[in-house]
Amino acid sequence: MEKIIEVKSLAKLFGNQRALEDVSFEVNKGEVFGFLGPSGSGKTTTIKILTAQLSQTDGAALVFGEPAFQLKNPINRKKIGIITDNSGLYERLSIYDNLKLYCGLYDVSITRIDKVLEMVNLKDESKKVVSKLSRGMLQRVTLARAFLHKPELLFLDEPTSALDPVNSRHIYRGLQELKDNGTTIFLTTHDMNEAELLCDRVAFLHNGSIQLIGPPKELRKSYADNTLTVELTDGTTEVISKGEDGAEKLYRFMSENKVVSVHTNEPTLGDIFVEITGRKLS
Ligand SMILES: Nc1ncnc2c1ncn2[C@@H]1O[C@H](COP(=O)(O)OP(=O)(O)OP(=O)(O)O)[C@@H](O)[C@H]1O
Repeated sequence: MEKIIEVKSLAKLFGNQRALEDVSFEVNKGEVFGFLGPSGSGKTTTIKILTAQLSQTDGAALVFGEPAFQLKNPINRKKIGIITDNSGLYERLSIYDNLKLYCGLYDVSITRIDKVLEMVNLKDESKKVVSKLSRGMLQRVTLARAFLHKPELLFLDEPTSALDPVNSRHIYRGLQELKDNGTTIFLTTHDMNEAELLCDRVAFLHNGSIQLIGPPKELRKSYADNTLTVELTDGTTEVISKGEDGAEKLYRFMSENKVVSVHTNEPTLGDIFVEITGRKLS
């Protein structure tokens, strides 16, 4: 499988403060990779190193097989898209004119503008001036800008943090479309449902290194306990083991026609996060 990102023993110090200690992971071509961790755990720092906005103190960060700083080269830079809190938009221009400007920079036909505006649910607002936009609209314009040139690799730092659920879903569809067309996506989010929905694999970052990595479904399975919860017709629930003992109980409930539903007790990604980090998402 082609590796788009390879990070080996990455470390970053800001003065004497350690932001990253020993971070290693790989991202395969075409996957959506979720980079999860508590506030201040180093997610944005990692994105900045991977996009040549910061240099590491130690370790290696390869993008497209080359050291990440090669992305300073404009030809390489065109292969990526970045969404961070720094919007890079021209405040006095309209949404449409901002995108038109970027079409020029990326050598993209302006016919693509309507398509990306549709992907971010802004088709009817294209004449609005950027300085007058709400935070959520601004976030969507930034996404539209990153979608314009169909990048090979897209970095999304909390892409839906300012969006309502309807617009978030719109964006998810847009991301799926990009993924279907071969874009690799590196995503940070505090929204575990979003991570579960979008990501092929997630990594949990804590204390400066990766604590756990894998597909959400597999991680949840591996953290599941050996029990089932049975909901009964009298409104109560019973937690039973998956073994013989539980089977006998379940058989009894079923033969007495008392079972409403049976659930496995798999943790959510949020539960796993709390277990790994010993703290809640913020
Ligand atoms: N330019 C900087 N100078 C000094 N310290 C910094 C700088 N940028 C980040 N840090 C520190 O590095 C650590 C990691 O920050 P980073 O922004 O990467 O975290 P994060 O995981 O993206 O957090 P959040 O989820 O809140 O966005 C923090 O302790 C932060 O204070």
